[in-house]
Amino acid sequence: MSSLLQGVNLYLIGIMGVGKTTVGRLLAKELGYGFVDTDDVIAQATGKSINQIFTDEGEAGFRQLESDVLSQVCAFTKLTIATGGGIVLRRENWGYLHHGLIVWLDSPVEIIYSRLAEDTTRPLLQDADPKGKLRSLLEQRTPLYSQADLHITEREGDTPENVAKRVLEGIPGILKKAVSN
Ligand SMILES: Nc1ncnc2c1ncn2[C@@H]1O[C@H](COP(=O)(O)OP(=O)(O)OP(=O)(O)O)[C@@H](O)[C@H]1O
Ligand SMILES: O=C(O)C1=C[C@@H](O)[C@@H](O)[C@H](O)C1
Ligand SMILES: [Mg+2]
Repeated sequence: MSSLLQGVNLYLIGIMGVGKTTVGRLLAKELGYGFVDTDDVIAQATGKSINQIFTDEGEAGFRQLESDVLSQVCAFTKLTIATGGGIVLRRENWGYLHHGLIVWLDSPVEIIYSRLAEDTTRPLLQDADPKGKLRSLLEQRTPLYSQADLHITEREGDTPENVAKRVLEGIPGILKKAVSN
């Protein structure tokens, strides 16, 4: 598979909690690729948590840092990149994402909510109605996530390993499409 990809980066997009970081690590290992998580790079570079950045600089400040990191990461090859859930919001980010193959990891809101119910690290979910917030974010972003090259929907009982396997199985099909376009 890695010879088929020829070093082209894989970008994982999707709503928070869908498994971009978890599945991204597995994919990198399987492909012999490096792994980058844009949220982690931002936290390391600023020395602050994502929550703290949202508090200090607002969502707009965070989005600028996110675009800066993405613009730098896309200069490298042989990477699997787990992005933040909102990376799709800025038009300029799509220019960077399209340097590689874009995979949308998708999952029902109920599953995501059950995973993140106790989580306090996602500032956008610190809401009186976190499930409603997730639903509205997903509704608002679905037209954007849909621009990915590959759409993988988590099935009942799918482990992160299963999801990674289905991503790998989907890659030859999208490479073929890219060549014939
Ligand atoms: N297929 C899965 N089955 C069970 N648990 C999962 C699965 N995928 C991810 N998880 C768990 O869900 C939680 C959220 O996953 P993860 O942090 O990878 O999501 P994310 O998409 O990177 O979120 P964010 O956009 O906020 O960074 C983690 O605790 C992870 O272990
Ligand atoms: O969906 C979002 O907008 C976010 C998702 C996380 O990955 C972080 O990037 C941050 O919490 C914002
Ligand atoms: Mg993540």
